[in-house]
Amino acid sequence: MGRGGSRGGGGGGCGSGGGGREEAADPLQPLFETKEAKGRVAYKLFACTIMVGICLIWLYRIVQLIPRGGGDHDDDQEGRSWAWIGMFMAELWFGFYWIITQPVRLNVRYRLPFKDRLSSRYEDKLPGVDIFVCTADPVMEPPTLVINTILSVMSYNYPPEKLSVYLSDDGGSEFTFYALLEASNFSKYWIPFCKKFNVEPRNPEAYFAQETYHDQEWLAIKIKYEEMKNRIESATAQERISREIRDQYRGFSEWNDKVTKQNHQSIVQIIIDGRDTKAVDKEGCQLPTLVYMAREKRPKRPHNFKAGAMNSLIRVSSEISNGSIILNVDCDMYANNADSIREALCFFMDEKRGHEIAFVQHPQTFNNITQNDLYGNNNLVVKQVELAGIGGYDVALYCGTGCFHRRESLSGREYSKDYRGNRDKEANKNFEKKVHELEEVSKVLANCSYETDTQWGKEMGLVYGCAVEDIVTGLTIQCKGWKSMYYNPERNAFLGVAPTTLDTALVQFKRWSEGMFQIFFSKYCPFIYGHGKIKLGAQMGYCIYLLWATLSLPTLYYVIVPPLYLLHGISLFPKVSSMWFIPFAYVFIANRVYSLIEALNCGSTVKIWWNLQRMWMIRRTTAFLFAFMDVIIKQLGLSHTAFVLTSKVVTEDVSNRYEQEIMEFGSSSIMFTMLGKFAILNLFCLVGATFKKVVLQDFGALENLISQVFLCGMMILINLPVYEAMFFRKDKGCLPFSVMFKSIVLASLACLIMPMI
Ligand SMILES: O=c1ccn([C@@H]2O[C@H](COP(=O)(O)OP(=O)(O)O[C@H]3O[C@H](CO)[C@@H](O)[C@H](O)[C@H]3O)[C@@H](O)[C@H]2O)c(=O)[nH]1
Ligand SMILES: [Mn+2]
Repeated sequence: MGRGGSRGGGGGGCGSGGGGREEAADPLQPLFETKEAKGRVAYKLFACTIMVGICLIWLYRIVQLIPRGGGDHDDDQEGRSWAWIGMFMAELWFGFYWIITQPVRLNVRYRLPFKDRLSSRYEDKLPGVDIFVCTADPVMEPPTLVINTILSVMSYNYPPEKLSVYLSDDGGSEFTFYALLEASNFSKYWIPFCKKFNVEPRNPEAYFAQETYHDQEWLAIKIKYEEMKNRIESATAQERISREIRDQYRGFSEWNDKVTKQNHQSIVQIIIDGRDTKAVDKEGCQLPTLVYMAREKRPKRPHNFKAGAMNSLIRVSSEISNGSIILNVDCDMYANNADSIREALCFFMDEKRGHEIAFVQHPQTFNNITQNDLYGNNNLVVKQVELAGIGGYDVALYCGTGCFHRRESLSGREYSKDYRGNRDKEANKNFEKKVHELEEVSKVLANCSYETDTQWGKEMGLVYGCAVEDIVTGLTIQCKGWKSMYYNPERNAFLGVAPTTLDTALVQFKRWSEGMFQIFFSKYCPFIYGHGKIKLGAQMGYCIYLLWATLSLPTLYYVIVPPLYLLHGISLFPKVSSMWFIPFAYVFIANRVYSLIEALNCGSTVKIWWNLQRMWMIRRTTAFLFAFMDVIIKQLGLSHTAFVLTSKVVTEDVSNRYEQEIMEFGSSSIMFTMLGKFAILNLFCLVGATFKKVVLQDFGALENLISQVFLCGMMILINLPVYEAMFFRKDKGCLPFSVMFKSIVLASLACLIMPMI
């Protein structure tokens, strides 16, 4: 991409590059189109065969459980009855979960917006758009990362007088504030440069990383960027802002010795006032409004994490710019397509359906995915099949970032049949108040006490009390009668930073699976709360994710019990020669083969798929398990929701290993001990069982145990990187000795104790 050599492509002047107006304004043509995915009938047939297989498996477990005198059943039946029931339970749950994942696969739909039609019809009536960027910690989310996101959204291809960008800083950091000031200056050069050369992406860091020398103008702006970055980084490194800079901007007076992350007054600074005709870039074009906000924080007051920040932003922005469309991005999610706002507006402004749409969600995509996606961050099947399938029911999962909202629905308004949208409403800027007055009023809106005895966090704004505030908020909006759109464009609209260590990846999945399971248990359970409001297929679609945590139990059972029984020569599956073997083999193999084909179809490779299978195994046996336990503990009222931020920075050493796709362990977290234990257990069991058979020369019994040998073998194969990290690697990212020791002890204990139960 990039400038594409198209000098003068965007042309000079202050135009926002509306695009083709040639097309005749035909009001009958929709602004977006929906396409159904192909192959539904074939899939239905396939799914039916799997369903039959699952039923046969269930039937086998039941039939074999009922004791029969004599006959052809195995001799060791008595000894295995509890284990047998466990297998049945696990398979019951796997089967049930599989059913949950089916409706979405039968309803995949893609959306296609027509931004040229939008421009030709509504170029003069485009709505005001407020962009919210959230950051929470200047160390885990460095200021340069944050302002790169800010710059990318400030330079959207959209009339700047209708664009306002808000940064919420939960870190309350003067370094972030300083970086934002620097960015506002740099934007005077960056925005005209982007528009003149049609730059993509408009995140300077990403842009300069992908382009090589063009010409003097290019070099000049690159140097300007580097200098700014150096100033910011050196201020952060020295942990102080020089007197000189402090004196230049009145805003710094908000920071004194008493201000800490957890304890400070509200800070609202309008850095660029979009109403000010003097706020122009170096070409004399208007700049978008830019606001810094750090809501009040007090140690004893719950701040509700990102949801709290978003709600403050909704109120503060309603005072300052009140754009009728709100775009919400995380601080690491930069805009990767300058036309995204226009594409999203096609949904909101469509004459026929636009008024019923509350939000348009883009999938989460990342710019730091390695070739084989070691940590399974870029799950193409989820993006292209599952989410698009839920989207087929006019329901999108609000994912907290990359989402365009209608301000009214986000603020709590219910949909009604008479609602026709606010298509013709101009951006409603507050023209009466002076900047200083606006700031003072806004500070009150960002105070802790403002929400006391109000519906904020319940019926208004983002819902509080859940680690996945986004998912639950989306659901409440849908249950108020609104539709939502899932839109996965060809060119990714946003790119973020994916976790680069196993630990961060699991922390994130623990938060997600915990938050989602919590929703399932709360009054927001889609089957109850959504009953009659969203379609059953969509309710089930939600539950694919809400029930993640529950998958931990059957998976754990499967990685522990069959291997142990194998070691002791007890079979838990039908013999190969038995007819009952067929459904087991079919369901397992057909499902995995289908999953592979589905992944390949979505543009994955065999290796990516294999890595993802490993990640699912790891997530299910660690992150999901801890999430499951935490939700149960919370249900008992023993603890409260927390939000563990995922770090966006790592040391160079770690980053190198990530580039080389070497799994990063490095710490002795309990999750890794679990992981190690299961890996060792399966290894012991397979080796032990083979050894016994060799010694006893008893290969005939193997026929009964072949399924368990296979399961164990798969576990070992998928865990190869774990053994490697435990026994062979010497770098800092390997598994510490203590983990190896604990894993071996625990696995041996399990092998020894088993015959006693
Ligand atoms: O007290 C807080 C905590 C977090 N954040 C912001 O929330 C965003 C997401 O945090 P991150 O640590 O990056 O979590 P992820 O797991 O990457 O986030 C995903 O999952 C979250 C819900 O668990 C959603 O809120 C996010 O939008 C979604 O991208 C970041 O911009 C943070 O700055 C705050 O503003 N205040
Ligand atoms: Mn993130």
